[in-house]
Amino acid sequence: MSIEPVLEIESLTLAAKSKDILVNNISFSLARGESLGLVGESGSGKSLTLRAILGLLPRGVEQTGGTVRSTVSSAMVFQDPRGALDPLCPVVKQLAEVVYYRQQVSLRASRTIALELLARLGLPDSLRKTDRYPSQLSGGQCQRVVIALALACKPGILLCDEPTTALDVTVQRQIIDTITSLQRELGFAMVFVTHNLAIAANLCSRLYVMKQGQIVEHGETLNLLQHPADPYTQMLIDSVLPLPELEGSVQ
Ligand SMILES: Nc1ncnc2c1ncn2[C@@H]1O[C@H](COP(=O)(O)OP(=O)(O)OP(=O)(O)O)[C@@H](O)[C@H]1O
Repeated sequence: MSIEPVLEIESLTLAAKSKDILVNNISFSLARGESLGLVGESGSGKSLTLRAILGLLPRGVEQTGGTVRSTVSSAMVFQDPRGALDPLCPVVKQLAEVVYYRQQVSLRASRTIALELLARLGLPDSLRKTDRYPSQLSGGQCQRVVIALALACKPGILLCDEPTTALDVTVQRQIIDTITSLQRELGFAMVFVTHNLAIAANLCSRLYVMKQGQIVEHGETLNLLQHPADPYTQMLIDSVLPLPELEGSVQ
């Protein structure tokens, strides 16, 4: 992997209009093609960090310090796939529109590219041939469409905000495998936000642990999980429920 950074965040601070600090002085960089995980409890500032990278902070939050520098474009896969889709527009049309505007191709070509993208994401022919609305798709299928929407922007960085949290474990696994193979094929870098340390360990070469808006620890994934230095990281690891001993448990 090249060490050329595509993203550099330095001393980023985000605050609410009430002046409460929500993300406090965080720094990290991301190399081309690299996957970096942001883990930590709910409300620790992971999603806001992604939104700052995207340049799309929610109303009521502003950047009060630091810099976000990127040499490539970013696209985001949101946590709630249904909420990220327009319920009144067929999915193929939604995707074709993004292709049309972002790739600057003809209307006809945009539909062809949209259909190819959906095929690449493993969506069945029936869905691609008949224009279906988001309500006619399963949660996993909606998430695949949302990933296709992000990839239609040809991003250098894919920002993933817990993209599998709302899905059952088998679909979670399929989506993670799809993202991994697309990353290998297309070479985008990734910032992956998750509560799930197993997913982070499988996907990311480095982890940043966030607590109350700050980075408490970071490091190479396996090393950090095997030798956590901060008690908070240890607590996150301890809170993963182990599978009970299965061998010999059947009476
Ligand atoms: N628009 C907003 N206005 C004010 N405060 C906000 C706004 N959006 C988020 N916050 C606050 O910022 C903090 C960080 O939120 P953020 O969504 O980044 O957390 P998170 O780590 O992604 O949590 P989760 O894992 O539950 O999604 C929280 O305390 C949240 O209440």
